[in-house]
Amino acid sequence: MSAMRVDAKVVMLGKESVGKTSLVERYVHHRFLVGPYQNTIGAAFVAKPIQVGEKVITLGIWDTAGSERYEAMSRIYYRGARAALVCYDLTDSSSFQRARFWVKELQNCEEHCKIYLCGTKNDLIEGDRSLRQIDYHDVQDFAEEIGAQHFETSSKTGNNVDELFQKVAEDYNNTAFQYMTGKCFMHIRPFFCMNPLSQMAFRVVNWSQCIFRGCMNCHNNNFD
Ligand SMILES: Nc1nc2c(ncn2[C@@H]2O[C@H](COP(=O)(O)OP(=O)(O)OP(=O)(O)O)[C@@H](O)[C@H]2O)c(=O)[nH]1
Ligand SMILES: [Mg+2]
Repeated sequence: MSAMRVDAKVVMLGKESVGKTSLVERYVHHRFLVGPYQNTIGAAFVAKPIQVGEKVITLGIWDTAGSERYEAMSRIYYRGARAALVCYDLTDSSSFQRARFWVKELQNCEEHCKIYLCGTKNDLIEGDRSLRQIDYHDVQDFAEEIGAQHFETSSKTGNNVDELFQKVAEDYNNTAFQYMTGKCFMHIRPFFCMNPLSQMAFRVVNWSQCIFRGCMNCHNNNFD
């Protein structure tokens, strides 16, 4: 049996029990597991091919353990990731604090990792709006500030789950030729060189080699 080629590494991050494993289960196996909650130990991996236009992109999804005990390990899993799904539970405000922690971590690391903020368990607030602890617009503002995408999902009903992963694959497909070179000082985020002449990834060490350059977030040239 040959190993599946993975195009884009995706990492799931967030406080324990926010629903990271459930999101992956829903997306990959189209099911929601009922029964006692089983926390992830270390991390789990699954590869999932996804159709983007005429192409098939295989996402390699690392589902990390949310417990702070495993924090150092989670850092290993986001290395080289193209997308980080930073999850928080819409009914638990402390989980959003933890999401902010992961965003800071990702901003400070040297990876080209696009951030997706994911508010989970929205079926619970559909049932009882008083359970909502995280305001949609506050997160939307935060997402815009950091150049992230923002989704609210339910792994129980499947609401917005396919849309989230589809967006991850599409964004990957659209940025496949963008390479890390430095940081935009406006966004403290890596910015990228697009070299349309080459399909081979290479790191641009000299700005003069760079044909198009700019910040992924604001599309300006705020070079550091
Ligand atoms: N109602 C509802 N419950 C959910 C949803 N997603 C997860 N849960 C429940 O939340 C609990 C935790 O879910 P997990 O997916 O195991 O959480 P996790 O983030 O992987 O947790 P760790 O592995 O410990 O980091 C389980 O009891 C799930 O059934 C959802 O969308 N709606
Ligand atoms: Mg888990």
